[in-house]
Amino acid sequence: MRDLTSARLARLGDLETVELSTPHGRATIARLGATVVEYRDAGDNDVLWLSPTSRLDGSRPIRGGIPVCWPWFGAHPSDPDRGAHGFARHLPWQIERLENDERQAVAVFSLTDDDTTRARWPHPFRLTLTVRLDEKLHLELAAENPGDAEWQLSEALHSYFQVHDARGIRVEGLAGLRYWDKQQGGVRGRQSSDVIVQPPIDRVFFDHRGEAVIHDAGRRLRIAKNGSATTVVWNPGPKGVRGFDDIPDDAWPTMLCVETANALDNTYRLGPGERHVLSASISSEVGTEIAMEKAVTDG
Ligand SMILES: O=P(O)(O)OC[C@H]1O[C@H](O)[C@H](O)[C@@H](O)[C@@H]1O
Repeated sequence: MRDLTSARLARLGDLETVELSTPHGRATIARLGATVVEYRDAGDNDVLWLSPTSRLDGSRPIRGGIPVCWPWFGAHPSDPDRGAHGFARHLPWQIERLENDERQAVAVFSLTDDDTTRARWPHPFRLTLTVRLDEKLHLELAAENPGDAEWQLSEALHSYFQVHDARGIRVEGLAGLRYWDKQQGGVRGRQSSDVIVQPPIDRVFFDHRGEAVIHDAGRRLRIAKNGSATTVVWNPGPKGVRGFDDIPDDAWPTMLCVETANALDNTYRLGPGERHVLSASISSEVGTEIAMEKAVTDG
């Protein structure tokens, strides 16, 4: 256990970062994309997965952690040449504020429109990402529309989780929901029970406003959220991984993306003067807590 709480500037490779520490964990966030690149829990276990071959020189988005996909998720709605997942993950964000008290550490990042963003998306905007670490890791992405036109938005906190083995892992919370399955060529269906991951998987679940829980070996990773109606579950699997030059071919079993999003059927509009907040709280419940809870349930 660490006993100090702090929020301070640091570096990772060529990237400028912020490090948040509390007795309950540590998080590192890069200015590039305001991407959380590391979150370690109280037992010093990695909660997030970061590709060992991710470029950390600012030349491309970070492969792993929690990239922010904004102002569109997946392909651009009308122009596939504009690239996947918007531009926010490609750009350096400003560090607005770092603060800490005895129980939490906070970093606030911002991104506003400029010539670069207007060349890709012709709207004025203000985005802030607040990353707060206490017993959990909390992310809050606030989008404000200061202009006079309405926008259409899709977005994601594209979290990559570190798991022991994605094959057969159970994700709880998505049973009964409608989905769109990109892996199966855009088939639509309804999830009959918890998701049992058999990579490859690329499935977008609609109207999901509750929690998702990843049942990893010996721990549970819990993702609670607000302002999000979509959850995406993705793992490229053994063949798909070969299409990614920033993921080693043998690394896919140790990662699982469970993404807090608003996408496709849950795309929404933000009018002039409006603000929307998308947030996620991530926690890692390790062995003893699971065992105690099970003992209570079993009587
Ligand atoms: O390679 P990227 O643009 O980072 O996208 C990585 C993945 O993101 C999401 O999870 C999508 O559902 C996938 O279809 C996509 O392959």
